[in-house]
Amino acid sequence: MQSNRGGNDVVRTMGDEDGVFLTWEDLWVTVNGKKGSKSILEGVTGYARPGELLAIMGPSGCGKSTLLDTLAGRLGSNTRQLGEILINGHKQKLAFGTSAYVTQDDTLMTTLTVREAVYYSAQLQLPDSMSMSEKKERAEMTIKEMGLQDAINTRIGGWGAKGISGGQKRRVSICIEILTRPKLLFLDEPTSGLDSAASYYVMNRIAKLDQWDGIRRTVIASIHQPSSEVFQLFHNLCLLSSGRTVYFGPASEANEFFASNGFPCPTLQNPSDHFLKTINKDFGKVSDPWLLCSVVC
Ligand SMILES: Nc1ncnc2c1ncn2[C@@H]1O[C@H](COP(=O)(O)OP(=O)(O)OP(=O)(O)O)[C@@H](O)[C@H]1O
Repeated sequence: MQSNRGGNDVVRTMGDEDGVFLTWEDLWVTVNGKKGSKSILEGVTGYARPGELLAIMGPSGCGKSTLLDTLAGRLGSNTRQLGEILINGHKQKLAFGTSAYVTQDDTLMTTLTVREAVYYSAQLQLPDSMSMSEKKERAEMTIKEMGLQDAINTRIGGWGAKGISGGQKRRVSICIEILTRPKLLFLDEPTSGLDSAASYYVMNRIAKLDQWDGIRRTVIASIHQPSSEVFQLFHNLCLLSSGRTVYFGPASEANEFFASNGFPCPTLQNPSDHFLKTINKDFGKVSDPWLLCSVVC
């Protein structure tokens, strides 16, 4: 794994009381099935800081969702977890309302409009100490944050009754999860099923959420194949292959890391495509990712 060049920054941000500084060290996750146990994560280490967006990338099945679930404390009962997860330097549970998790699937009521879906969620999730008008205001504000004001009165829709687009649905799901202003936000494939323009729009909104509410939020998102524009929104990158870390560090330095290890990104190629091609073992075409990893681990 790449060494942490931002070490001083890490120490400085550890005392950041506004946000959630999440660190994890030597995480191992195994799943117990009928045919015995299978290792999914093998000694994964990393961190996520307030005000930053960490992207977890890697080939399909490499363990991205499992890492996200582990960090969010959502692993199933048939899994076993080893290693340490620290919040602001301490072994503790996240306080209620501190974190939110946007799953891959949009589980929304198709008959509601965007306003109704978000407003009803606000009524259910926000504390009794807030008045109805404050809750309504929060819902409207959050809809604006995610750029959904033009679709506010459109039905979500579904099978047989077309409503808002797939990208808008993703944004409604995110809206519902950020209503409580969580300081830590997990997103599992927020751009799955979206075209590159919609993906950029969604990720850009996520990356710039703090400009709306002033919260130095820690955002961790698993993502399949970001465009180069989306890639530029990431502060840090965790690149996994078969449950192990190939690269962890600033997203802007990943290119240099691959180049210095003999895998330069061809001119005009999307860097994330290049990284995924280089570390994907599934099709047996490319080199062993551990040759790359072992250089810096
Ligand atoms: N509860 C479980 N029981 C059995 N196998 C599991 C379980 N959870 C994960 N796995 C296996 O672990 C591996 C990693 O799964 P995970 O969903 O974390 O990968 P991923 O990188 O998110 O994949 P994708 O990009 O395709 O969503 C896969 O081979 C998956 O089948």
